[in-house]
Amino acid sequence: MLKLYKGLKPYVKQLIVMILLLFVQAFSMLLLPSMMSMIIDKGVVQGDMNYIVTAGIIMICITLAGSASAIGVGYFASKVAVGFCTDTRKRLFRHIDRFTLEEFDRVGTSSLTTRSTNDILQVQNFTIMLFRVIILAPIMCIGGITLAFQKNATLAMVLVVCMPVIVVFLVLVLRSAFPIFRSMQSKLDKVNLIIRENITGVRVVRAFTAEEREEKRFEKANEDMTQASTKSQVKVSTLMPLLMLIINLGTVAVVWFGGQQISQGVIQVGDMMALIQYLMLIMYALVMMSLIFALMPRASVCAERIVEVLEIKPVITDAAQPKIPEKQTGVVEFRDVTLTYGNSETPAVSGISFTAMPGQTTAIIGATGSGKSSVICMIPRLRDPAQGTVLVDGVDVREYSLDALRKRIGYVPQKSNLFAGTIRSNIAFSNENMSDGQVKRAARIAQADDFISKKELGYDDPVAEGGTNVSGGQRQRLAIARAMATDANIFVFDDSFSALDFKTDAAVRQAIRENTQDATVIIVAQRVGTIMNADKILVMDQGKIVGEGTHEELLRTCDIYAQIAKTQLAGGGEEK
Ligand SMILES: Nc1ncnc2c1ncn2[C@@H]1O[C@H](COP(=O)(O)OP(=O)(O)OP(=O)(O)O)[C@@H](O)[C@H]1O
Repeated sequence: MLKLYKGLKPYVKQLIVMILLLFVQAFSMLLLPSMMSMIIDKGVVQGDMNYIVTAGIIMICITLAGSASAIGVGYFASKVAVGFCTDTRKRLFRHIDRFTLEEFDRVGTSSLTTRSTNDILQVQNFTIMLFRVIILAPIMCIGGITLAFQKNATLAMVLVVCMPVIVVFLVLVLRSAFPIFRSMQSKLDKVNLIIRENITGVRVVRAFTAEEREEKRFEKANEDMTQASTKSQVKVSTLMPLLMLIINLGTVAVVWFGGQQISQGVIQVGDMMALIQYLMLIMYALVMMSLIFALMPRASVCAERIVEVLEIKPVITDAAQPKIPEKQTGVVEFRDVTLTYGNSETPAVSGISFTAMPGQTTAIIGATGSGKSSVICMIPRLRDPAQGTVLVDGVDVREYSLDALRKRIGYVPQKSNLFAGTIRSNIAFSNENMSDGQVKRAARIAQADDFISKKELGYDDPVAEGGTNVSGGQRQRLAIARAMATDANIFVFDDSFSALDFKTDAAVRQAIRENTQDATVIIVAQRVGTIMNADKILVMDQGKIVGEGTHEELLRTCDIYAQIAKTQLAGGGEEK
């Protein structure tokens, strides 16, 4: 929690004003019982009306000052806590934005969402409470006890006995609640995961009539979270009755001993009433502190989870001294590259060596899971190789600045993610100020211009979250257009033509070639028809390159390729 609170630095001035106001509030609360005791003992008992009026006016002024300070404290506490949490959310978002796929794999997307939203909100609510109590409660406790001792040491001993009892109860209850709060946050992650999976995968759930099973899965996760939540609340709710019991016993003790001392003439009625009020003030302070302690375990678990994410160092970072190659022609070279996922013992791909030249199309084909995507994701450094080197224009990709490297690569991922907005905003994703001409040119290359023109609002037609309001093929074409609209000279297509019919597939590839004559084009595909005209084809099997050459060469030299081609082109080569 303290680590996270370092982010409060920009708010020091507001915090100082808030602390000053807290002092005013605390002193006004402490002064009132003494004033009241004096009104009773000097004004009421001695029948001095002038004293009662004067002291009454002073009491009203103190009350007004106290109330105004309390409002000010509330204002600054909320302003600082909300501002600080907004900053933390921004920091977290920016940090997560730099994560590589490895960090996403490690924390999980649902957990990252919960941490950026719910967890920050928990910290915010706790911080507001903390600001209001952190200074006020100790001043009220210490001041209350000091003033009580000044009035009457014997009666003040009641407070000294009550306080440690309360502290012991607080520690016991909260220590047992802490682990439950921790498990509650991970249970919330689970609930969010199921909600996310079901919303994004609604079509699969419906198609497989899996609603009932998914409902059960959700109910179980929800029930787990409810149980943990109830358990923690039951623990925390035992605090209040215990505190009230101690307060009431304390009041009875003050009245009991106070009554005896009044009858012996040791103290006056006003003093005893002031002592009862100090007791109440101290207990009020302790109740507020117990609320803080009740909220603290969950908030500190949330803070820990946020700091945990903030402290993750992305495995892929900018080069300390980025290099810029002399000639930026777009030569992509793999030298004996191995990629291993996470802690896996066996590499996903190994011994990968090839060169993709500018002005040429290099294709990668192979069975599912053979490692095609794993190879190409190392070009824009979505992952880094465990061994070997990937070079662009003779420079190791790890020696580039990430920005400079990625700006040179037009990448179309296997899953064509679109963003909520318009068709135009999705195509112009790399540059908000892209000209209309550039957007349309890219759409034409991707053979998307036709279907976009038929839309009611053309390029301004809305795209729903995830691109769910366009067809799979249209989504793929928009993703291709997004890459073609960049100033890249290396284009990487990861199975990006799979949802297109043969005719459109061929038209897109032809347009790409015509419009990117000097660029390096790398195409991953499952269909032989998509890649058979490529200048070079790499055949992958079980993480290794098992064949390299043109279509004709591979038909002769690579059994696996010949097999794939035979099966797919059996219909007479209509795919061309
Ligand atoms: N994030 C990941 N974590 C762990 N293993 C992974 C991950 N992604 C892929 N793999 C594994 O790496 C291997 C190669 O996968 P890859 O996605 O590169 O294959 P592919 O040839 O592109 O398959 P497809 O044609 O089905 O997309 C597979 O065994 C796969 O299970």
